[in-house]
Amino acid sequence: MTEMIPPIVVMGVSGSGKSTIGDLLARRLERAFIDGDSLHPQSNRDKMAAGHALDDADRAPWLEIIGLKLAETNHAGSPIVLACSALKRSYRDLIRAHEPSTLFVHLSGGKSLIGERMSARDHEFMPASLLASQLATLEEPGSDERVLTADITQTPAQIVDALLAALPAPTA
Ligand SMILES: Nc1ncnc2c1ncn2[C@@H]1O[C@H](COP(=O)(O)OP(=O)(O)O)[C@@H](O)[C@H]1O
Ligand SMILES: O=C(O)[C@H](O)[C@@H](O)[C@H](O)[C@H](O)COP(=O)(O)O
Repeated sequence: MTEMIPPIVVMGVSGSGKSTIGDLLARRLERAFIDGDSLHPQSNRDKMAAGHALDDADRAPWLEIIGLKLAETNHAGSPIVLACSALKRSYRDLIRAHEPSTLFVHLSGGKSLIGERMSARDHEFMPASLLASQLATLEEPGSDERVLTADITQTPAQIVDALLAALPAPTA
């Protein structure tokens, strides 16, 4: 049986580059890309737009949809790349409960660089003021998790080249 590169979740705080890197990585892998932002219920979008951080209860149904998407596409033989903040280990556990093979790519960087990038972009609902709570909520993936870490000071092309070199090679 052919072993494929697993489903990939590009994770990290808001502004770390999930949409940018996820889209580029998916194109290089010739896979579909889904931005988890598009799966938030309207109530979550409204809450963030009003400057309030989401809590566990707000995120639970969203993570459920994300886990199901990863599992369903993988079982259909078309694993995807998906962008999702996945800030806490319990959130990643919930995703893994649906799709245990999920590989996380953590976009890691400092507050000032991410803050600058957030301030320079337009976002449908996410204000830069929520960066502090995103960083406070982040639980960095442990060495026991299936994860690759990327340094966001590099260009998107450099990041994706390094990720492609580090991905498990498909076997026949
Ligand atoms: N590695 C990078 N180098 C320079 N700019 C980047 C990089 N990654 C993302 N950006 C820019 O930073 C901003 C935030 O990136 P985005 O992909 O929207 O992050 P997220 O989806 O995690 O919120 C965007 O304007 C994007 O173009
Ligand atoms: O769990 C959360 O608090 C949100 O998912 C958050 O982490 C996410 O960042 C927003 O959806 C904004 O979207 P961007 O990550 O694209 O800024």
